[in-house]
This record gives sequence, C-alpha cells and structure tokens, in this order.
Amino acid sequence: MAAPSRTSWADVADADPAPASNGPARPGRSSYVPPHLRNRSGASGGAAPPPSSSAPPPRAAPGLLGRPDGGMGRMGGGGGGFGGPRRWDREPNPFGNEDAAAADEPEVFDAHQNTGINFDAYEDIPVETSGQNVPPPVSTFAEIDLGQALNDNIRRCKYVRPTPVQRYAIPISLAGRDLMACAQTGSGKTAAFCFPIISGIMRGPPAQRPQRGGMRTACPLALILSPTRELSMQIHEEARKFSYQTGVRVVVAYGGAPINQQLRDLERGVDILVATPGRLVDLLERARVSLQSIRYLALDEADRMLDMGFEPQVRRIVEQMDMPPPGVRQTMLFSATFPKEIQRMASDFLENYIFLAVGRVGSSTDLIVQRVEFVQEADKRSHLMDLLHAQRDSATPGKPTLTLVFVETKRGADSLENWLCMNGFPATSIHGDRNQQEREYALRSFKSGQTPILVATDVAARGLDIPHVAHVVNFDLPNDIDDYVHRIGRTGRAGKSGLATAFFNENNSSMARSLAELMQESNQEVPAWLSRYAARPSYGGGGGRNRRAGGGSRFGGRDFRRDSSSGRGGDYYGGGSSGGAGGYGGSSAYGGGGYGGGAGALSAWD
Ligand SMILES: Nc1ncnc2c1ncn2[C@@H]1O[C@H](COP(=O)(O)OP(=O)(O)OP(=O)(O)O)[C@@H](O)[C@H]1O
Repeated sequence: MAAPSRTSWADVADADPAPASNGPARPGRSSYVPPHLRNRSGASGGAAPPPSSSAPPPRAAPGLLGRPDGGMGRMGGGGGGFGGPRRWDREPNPFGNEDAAAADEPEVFDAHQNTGINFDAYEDIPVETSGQNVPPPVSTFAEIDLGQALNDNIRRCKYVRPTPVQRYAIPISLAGRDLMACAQTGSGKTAAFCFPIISGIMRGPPAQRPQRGGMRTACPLALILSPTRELSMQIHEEARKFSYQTGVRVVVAYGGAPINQQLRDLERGVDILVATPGRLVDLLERARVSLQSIRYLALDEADRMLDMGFEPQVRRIVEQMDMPPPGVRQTMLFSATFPKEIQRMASDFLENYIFLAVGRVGSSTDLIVQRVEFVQEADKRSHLMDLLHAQRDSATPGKPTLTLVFVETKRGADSLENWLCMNGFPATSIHGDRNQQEREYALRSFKSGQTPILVATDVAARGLDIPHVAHVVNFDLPNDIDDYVHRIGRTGRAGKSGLATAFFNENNSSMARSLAELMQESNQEVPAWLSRYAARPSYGGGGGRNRRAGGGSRFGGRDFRRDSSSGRGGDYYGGGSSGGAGGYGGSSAYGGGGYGGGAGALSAWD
C-alpha cells in the first residue's frame, strides 16, 4: 500500500504558486480546465507545450506536468480526449518518494513481485454475480483498456494484478452497468470503483457544465460518498494517486474542517467530488455544488450510507436535489456487508443492476485469526493489559505493530486511553466528540507508530486502511455482527494476516449465534462455551441486529432479488457462480434466510 500523501491540492496551490507563463502566480479559478477542453490548444491557460509522448514527467520540475502519454491510445479521438496541450494545474506527486520513476521500470509488472496480496489464493475465490448480461471478468489490468495514464498510476501503486473484486467490478462498470458489489474488507474495493470513474471521465463526452447558480457553483461529474471524514480523506488520497496526470481533478469535502478551504478547492474545478453527506448537503444548500452534471455516483460502505443514520441525508442528495436519475447516471454501491433490507432500499438508486459478491482471498475472513474470550466487564482492563504485555514481549524489534481497540462509547474511549497511558502504554483515541484536528492527529500518531494503540469507537470501524494493524481488540463487542466484520477488517488486509480478539460476556449474548456462525464460516475455532451460548434459543436467534441470524451463513452476501420473497422473480435475474471449486463451502447462505431485523443502531457515529 502506498503511503498516504502529506499534501493536498490546496496545500500546494497555496504554498507554491504555479509558474504559468501567462497566468497569475497563484492558480486562480481560471486555471482549471475541464476535461473536455483539455485537448484544445486555446483552452484557458494552455500555454505549456506537451512533453514528448515517451518522456516521463520531469522529476526536477513538477510544476508543469504534461500528459505523459500524449495521445492516450483511443482516448485521443473522442470529445473527452485531452491529448493536446494544456496547462496542468500544479499537481503534486501523490506518490511521495516512490515517485513516477516506477513508470520506467517494467519489472514492476513482474508477476513474482510480492505486493502483499496472496495471488495464489485467487483461484479459489468464490464469486457470485446476478443480473442480466453480466460482462465477463478479466484476469489482468492489461486486458482492460483503462488508458495509459491510469495504467501508469496502477504501476506506481505497485498493483500487479487486479484483486477479485476488481477483476469483476471494473469490466461491469466500464460497460456502463449499475452495480451492487459485496466484497470482503481489505480486498481493494476503492480502486474497483475509482478506476472506471477516472477512466470514464477521461474518455467521456464533453461535460455540459451548467451556468445555473453562477460561476461559483461547482459541477462535478462524479460523486463518491462515504460515511466518515477520515474515510473520505483516504478515498481522496487514493483517487488522487489513481488520477495523477490524467487531468481528472479530485476534491474532498467533509465536516469538521473549515469550509472555506473546501470552497476554494471546489472553485478551482472538480471532476470527482469525494464527500461525507452532511458537508455535501451544506454545499448544496449554499448552491456551491450542483449535482446536475453527475455521471457517476459511488457509495462506499453503501449499507452504512443507507441505514437509518444516514439514509435521509443520502436520499436527499440522490433523489431530491438535481442529480440525474438512475439510468441516466451510473451508480455503484460497494461494501463488505449488504443486509437484505438495505439491498431492497438501495435498489431504488439503481437500474438494471448487477449484484456481485466476491469472497476475499482464501474465503471470508480466514486471514484474520479470530479469538473470543469470556471476560467480565470488571476484568476487561486487566485482561487487555495482559494481552498488550504479551504482545510487547513477542514483538519483533523494529517491526511496527499497531493495536486498534474498539469500545462502545466516546466516554469509554477517553477513559480507556487515559488508563492505558497511565499504565505505560502509549495510546490515543478517535471518536465523534474529538474535534477534527484531534481526530486527524490521533490517526497520524497511530499510523506513524508514535502511539501504537488507538482506542476507537465505530467511527474507525469502516474502510480505514492502516498498514501494520496487527491486532484488533473488541474490548466492547458491537451489537451488530456486520459492525464486527468491519471492525476486525482493519487488520488482515490485502492478503496479509491479522489477529482479532473479542471480549465476550453476558451483555453480548445476543451476538452469540451470529458470532459463532461467522467464526465457523471463516474456519476459526469456536470455543465450546460460545457454541453453548449460541445454541440457547433465547440468545442470538431473534436479536434484531443480528441480521444474519436464522439464515445460516454465506461468505458475504446474496442478491435479495434471488429471494422469492422479494417478489422480483429469482430466475429472471439468473446470474451464476464462478471461482472456487468448492463454491461457498457447502454452508447455507448469509442473508439467504433474511436479516431478521432493522438496520443496526448507530453507536458513536458522527
Ligand atoms: N490490485 C491490487 N494489488 C495490490 N494491492 C492492492 C490492489 N488493490 C488494492 N490494493 C491495496 O489493498 C488495500 C485494501 O484496499 P481497500 O482499502 O480499497 O480495501 P476495501 O475493500 O475498500 O476495504 P474495506 O472494506 O475495509 O473498506 C489497500 O492498501 C490497497 O492499496
């Protein structure tokens, strides 16, 4: 995984004016050239000559970067092509020291290169698709015509081969189809929705940017919504890497940060807007963003975006503002979990969509060793201390080992953080009561290993891709098995192994059955006492938040349209399974029997 970049567009633009030959020192609003104008020599500020088509971008002078591939293959011909001269925004290299030199090194395509993904296990991955005329998957990035500039960035990211979700989702999205994709945590979903969006914008027809609302209204072509600020920042960082030197401009907007800076970013132009729902509604109400040009809508953590906490805001954005309707825009929903009732709700946003369920390398979560220990409330702290001591004793010197500890409440997070610090364990915390600066500082301090323990509420449960998280401790178990799946998914990512320990006691008895089933499905050892809890009729079976209960297990999700009770005719949607010879391992399906209750209650989300 590439390291997060430390600069943003705005940082660089503010700090270091672009040396445009005929423009102002600081890039102003006029410096942005929309993709459809970028192949026109008369485009605003189009002063810089293009570099030679074979020449790599000049390292020493990163200020004026031309398109490295000149014609971009088939991209040059269409209205959306921008092979000609343009003045690029001053674009910092988001790859840091790894830099563009990688583009010159064909050996990065060497299949033997180990990027952390366990490619051998790909053959066994269970995959299910349903929907009409499903485009076939690909095996390599070379089979997909994403364009040279994007291919260069894939190489710079050291992605040698597509992960299973990418193999299926990218061709489906490139074919213009709506998609609901369910794939395990850490399996590369971000790139699976970013690549087709970036490629589509590069190749698409000229944008009809409406003037309504005035010059200050930004009209992005793509919108990526995510539930937390930190996840939006992470997606933004990733998307910037993927779109480096493609001319596609990515902007992020999230709450808790000063809106003025985000407004300035938007004024400089935006093709892809990554946002949290609250801040986006604010921007829409101020008429600083219009959604009428949206061609691509992606909801990351889509089940969370549509549960009862976010649904009203998301519906408002998607259905009640000026966004083009389903069928006109292309919609992609991604998550590791997709409860049936959320699928039903989500289908309002989609048209003739394909449902894709991809097991992660090796199946469910078996890269993560899951342990459950019976610990009374009063003993939790000393038990955690024992775990941390053991971990410290067995740590390899010089190898960073990070521990993420999930608790239920914000107060609980503060109190545990203090207690750990007082007992000699450098810890920090992240939760909705900390201000954004504190949250970002905590995350940075954790990632850097300065405070190798992060105490978190569910605000850190989804999507965050933090290298070296070796251990996730569920100090307080969540009330929803899907939340558990996302929490433990902060370790064991991209083919790496991880450890997850949960403290269980009587208070968690409603989780017993779903937890035991999940562990069994992912080949984990289920303690006998937990099986006994799970077998009790009053425990785990009817819990409204244990949405898999009663349905048996399946690795990730099942298309609700195939359930006859949906009334949409299972056979019609046909589809099929591919991948692992063993299919789904013979166990009955997660979700197939319905997710008993409503969506999980919010806990400590902001
Ligand atoms: N093709 C690839 N080859 C190598 N590494 C990859 C590839 N695709 C993605 N990755 C890396 O895998 C890691 C996990 O990817 P990502 O964060 O997109 O997972 P995710 O499926 O969105 O997880 P979550 O469900 O937790 O949000 C990232 O570090 C990413 O850079």
